[in-house]
Amino acid sequence: MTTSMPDIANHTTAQTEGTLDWVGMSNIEMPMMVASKGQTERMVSAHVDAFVNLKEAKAKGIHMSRLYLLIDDLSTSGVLNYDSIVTLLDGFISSHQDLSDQAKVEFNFEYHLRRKSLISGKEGWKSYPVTITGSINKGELTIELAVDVRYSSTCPCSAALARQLIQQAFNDKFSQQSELSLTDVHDWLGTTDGVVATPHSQRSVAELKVKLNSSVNDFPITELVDLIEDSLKTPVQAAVKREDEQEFARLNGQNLMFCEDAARRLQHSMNQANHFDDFWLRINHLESLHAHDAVSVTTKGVAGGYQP
Ligand SMILES: Nc1nc2c(ncn2[C@@H]2O[C@H](COP(=O)(O)OP(=O)(O)OP(=O)(O)O)[C@@H](O)[C@H]2O)c(=O)[nH]1
Repeated sequence: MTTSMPDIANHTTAQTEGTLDWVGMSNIEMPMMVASKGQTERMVSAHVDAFVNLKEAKAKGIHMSRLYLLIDDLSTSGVLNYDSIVTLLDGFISSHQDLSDQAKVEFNFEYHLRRKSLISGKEGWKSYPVTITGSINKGELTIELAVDVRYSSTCPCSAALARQLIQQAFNDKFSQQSELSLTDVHDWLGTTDGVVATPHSQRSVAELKVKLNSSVNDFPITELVDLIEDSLKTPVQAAVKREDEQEFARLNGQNLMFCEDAARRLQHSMNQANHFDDFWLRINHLESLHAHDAVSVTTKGVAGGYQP
């Protein structure tokens, strides 16, 4: 004879009645096969959040195991893409008939891409934090893709101030000489006295989020990474030989930017691309001059869309 187990969620009522906006699980660790446009399907180690609302004020609680098992099924037998997220969200709601009519899910993982060195022809792995979210909220489906890209930014103000010091040092060194020797100047420029000051630069992070639609089933992760790196020009590097480091120094010098410059560059590229229903971006310059960060935020500006 089997003993039936108590089923609190089904057979008891709430101690205190009330509806809840979101109930679920956070930080579920699961491998996921990810479909990313232009890449072979790849297993990632994901952290998943899964939620439904609780619209029945008297119900004790939701059925967490049902959400978990639906995600587990996707992990073991499915592929994470636009359609499978829609199916998952539908499953969250249909498994909670009478309890829920809203659902959301979030997948966080690191996605690795091979990136080429600037000059040397080498290549190496770079890891990009990716967040994919899906929700059905008041009947409206939203699927979003967000990616962070790290890059280097050199301060244009600091560069101008450094140039002024270099000019002053040049005057101090050569203004008394009646004739200037090209070789002397060339050699002097190659010393630390010749470049008496260097502008500060910083590790920076561009966060970009886009709203997807059903025309794109595989996530455009590589496209977004390429777009950000091509716009900003100074992404952090993987494999670096000296010739790559020198080119990185040149690119930094030729792409001086405040956080406003970086945001406008990316905004411009996203407006040119123009095939995302909406975008939101935040630029973070993790200042080396200050202990705080310089930040700028903007969106596509769609009515009723992302708010800054
Ligand atoms: N709702 C809810 N469940 C919780 C919580 N913390 C742990 N659980 C447990 O999650 C487990 C799964 O709940 P259910 O999905 O209702 O499990 P079940 O009754 O075996 O599954 P069904 O037969 O599909 O309803 C239960 O053992 C709960 O005790 C919580 O804060 N809220």
